Amino acid sequence: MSSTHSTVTVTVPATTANLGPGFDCFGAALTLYNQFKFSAIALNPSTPDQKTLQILVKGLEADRVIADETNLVYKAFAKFYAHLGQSPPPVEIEIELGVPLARGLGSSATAIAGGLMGANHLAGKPLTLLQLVDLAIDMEKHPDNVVPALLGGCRLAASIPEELATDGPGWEICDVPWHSEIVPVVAIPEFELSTETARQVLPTHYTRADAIYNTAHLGLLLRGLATNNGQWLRVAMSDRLHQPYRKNLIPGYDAVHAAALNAGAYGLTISGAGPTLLALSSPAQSADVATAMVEAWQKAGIKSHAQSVQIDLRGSVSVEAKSPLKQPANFSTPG
Ligand SMILES: Nc1ncnc2c1ncn2[C@@H]1O[C@H](COP(=O)(O)OP(=O)(O)OP(=O)(O)O)[C@@H](O)[C@H]1O
Ligand SMILES: N[C@@H](CCO)C(=O)O
Repeated sequence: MSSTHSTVTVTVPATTANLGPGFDCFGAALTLYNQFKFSAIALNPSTPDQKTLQILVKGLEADRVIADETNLVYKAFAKFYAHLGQSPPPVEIEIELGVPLARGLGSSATAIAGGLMGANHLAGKPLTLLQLVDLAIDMEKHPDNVVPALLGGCRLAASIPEELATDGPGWEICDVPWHSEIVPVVAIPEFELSTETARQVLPTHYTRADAIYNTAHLGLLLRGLATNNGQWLRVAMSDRLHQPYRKNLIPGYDAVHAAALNAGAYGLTISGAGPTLLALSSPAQSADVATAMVEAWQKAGIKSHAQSVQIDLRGSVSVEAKSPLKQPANFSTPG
C-alpha cells in the first residue's frame, strides 16, 4: 500500500491595483485565477542528490515562468519557512496560469499569495490569514495587490503609524463597498510591462497640489464605487502620482481612453502598473466598451483582448486532499 500525504491546491484571483488615485494602497480582486498545487515529496534516504523541488507550469504563457528555486511561488514558499526559522520541505508545485504575466493584473501577487498559503497548509497552518497578509506585503513591498489577492473584494490598506503600532500587523485593512451595477472591463494588450520598469519612470517627490489632488480623487472614488455615481467615477479615476508618467509607456493609451468613454464607460485607468487598461461601466454598456477598447488598440497596431469581469469576493481559497506521496523526479530505486 502506498503511503499518502496532504496536497493543497490554492486558487488565487487576479487583482487590479490603484484604480487611479489609490496608488500603492487600494485594489480589488477580479474573477480571473491562477491555481497552485503543492505536494510534499518523499525523499529516499538511500538515493543521493535527489531533487527537492519540482515545478510544473501549465496554461497561459506557461513557457515564460521560471521553474527553479528563483520562481516567485517558491520564493514565497521558502520565505514562509524562513519566517518560522525552518528550511522549506521538498515539494512539487504545479502552477496552472489563467492570469497573464506582467500585464498589471497582479500576477506576482498571485504567486506570493499562492506560495504563502500553500506553505502554511503543508506546515499545518501555524499562521493566521492576517499574518500571511503581513508576510505578503513585506514581499511585494506594497499592499494593493496582495491584500485583495488573499482576502478578496475591494480593499484599502493603510499603514499603522509608529505611535499606534503594537506587536500585531502593521496595516489597517478595510473592505470598500463596490456597487453591483459597476462592471470592470479589462483590455489586456499582448505586450508586457514589468512593475519594475513602470515604477522607474515615477518621480520621487510630488507637490502639495498633487498630494491634495489624489487625496480628493480617492475620496470621490470610494463614494462613487459605493453609490454607483457615474459622474463621480468619471472624475475620480484621474490621478497625479503615477498615470501621467506611465501612460507614455502604453502606446495607444489616449485612443483607448477616448474610445472607452465614447462607448459609455464612466472612466478608465491603468490597471496596476499597466499595460492593461481598466474601464468601469454600467452592465448595459460593458460589451460595447470592451469592443471599443480592442478596436482602438487595433488601430494603434496593438493586439489586445478585452472582457468584462466581476469582483472576486472569496480571495485565495485552498482545498486539501490526500494523494500518494510524490517521488522526486530523479528518484531511482537502489539496486
Ligand atoms: N505564477 C507565477 N509563477 C512564478 N512567477 C510569477 C508568476 N506570476 C508572476 N510571476 C513573476 O512576476 C513577474 C510579473 O510581476 P510584475 O509585478 O512585473 O507584474 P504583475 O504582477 O503581473 O503586474 P502588477 O503588479 O502591475 O499588477 C513575472 O515576470 C514573473 O517573474
Ligand atoms: N501600486 C503598484 C501596483 C503594481 O504592482 C504600482 O502601481 O506600481
